[in-house]
Amino acid sequence: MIVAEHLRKTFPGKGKHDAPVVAVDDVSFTAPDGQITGLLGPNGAGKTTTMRMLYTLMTPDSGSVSVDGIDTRVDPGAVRRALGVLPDARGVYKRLTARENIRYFGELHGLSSQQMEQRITELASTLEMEDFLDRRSEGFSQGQRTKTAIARALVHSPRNIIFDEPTNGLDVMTTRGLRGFLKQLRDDGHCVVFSSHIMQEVAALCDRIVIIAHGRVMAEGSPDELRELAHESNLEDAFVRLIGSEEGLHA
Ligand SMILES: Nc1ncnc2c1ncn2[C@@H]1O[C@H](COP(=O)(O)OP(=O)(O)OP(=O)(O)O)[C@@H](O)[C@H]1O
Repeated sequence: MIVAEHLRKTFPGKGKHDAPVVAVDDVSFTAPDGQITGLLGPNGAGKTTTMRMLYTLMTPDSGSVSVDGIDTRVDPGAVRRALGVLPDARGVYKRLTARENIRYFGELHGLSSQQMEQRITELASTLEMEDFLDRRSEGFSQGQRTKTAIARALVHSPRNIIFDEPTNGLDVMTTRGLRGFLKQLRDDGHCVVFSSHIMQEVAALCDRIVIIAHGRVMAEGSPDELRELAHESNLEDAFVRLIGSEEGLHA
């Protein structure tokens, strides 16, 4: 389970007279185990910055994050071990094959060769990676890179999963496969958090939705709760009403 409490993050203005950018402003939410939690918001809403604080890449100016009850400030190493992360920059090593990319992360997590090969076989089959698993990743398509980065993130079977815009740039079939995969992880009891600016995506997948705009949580709840909150029977209309605009929320 991941709990974010009152997160705030500002960045200094780049120019001499530029005001600081408030990227995340008092963001709180809980992502329970066995559920898919979606962070939905338009470009620049603060989703990536929030996620970076969840997975310890950035330190909040204030507020806190805990993963399975461990505070990121107290034991960031334990938090990282409990997390599988697909960052916004996928960061796949070009000189390595997909298999070597996954193996490298497995080694960093201290898996034995036998555990690792078994896990790579499982992940490659689930994510349909067999035909490019042993190719050098230089020249991979966006989908192949994303799949490699996902497999790498999950090699140590983490309980909590954070995916930043996982379906960005993926074709329809790959997106369908990935949705099925996220549901399977949820059904196996994992805590799954992902971000998206696409309403339909979040509506199709999420048990809980956190709507973020201008660095703030505008609403949080199950799809039914959000419909009720906005007094709308259609989830898309509810999103638009809760966010105050439909700008930037479509594919
Ligand atoms: N390192 C940084 N330095 C300065 N400003 C930043 C930095 N990172 C993010 N920001 C600013 O913080 C705000 C939130 O950005 P963030 O990337 O978190 O949004 P997002 O919701 O993930 O957007 P997108 O959907 O476009 O990826 C934006 O105004 C962005 O320009």
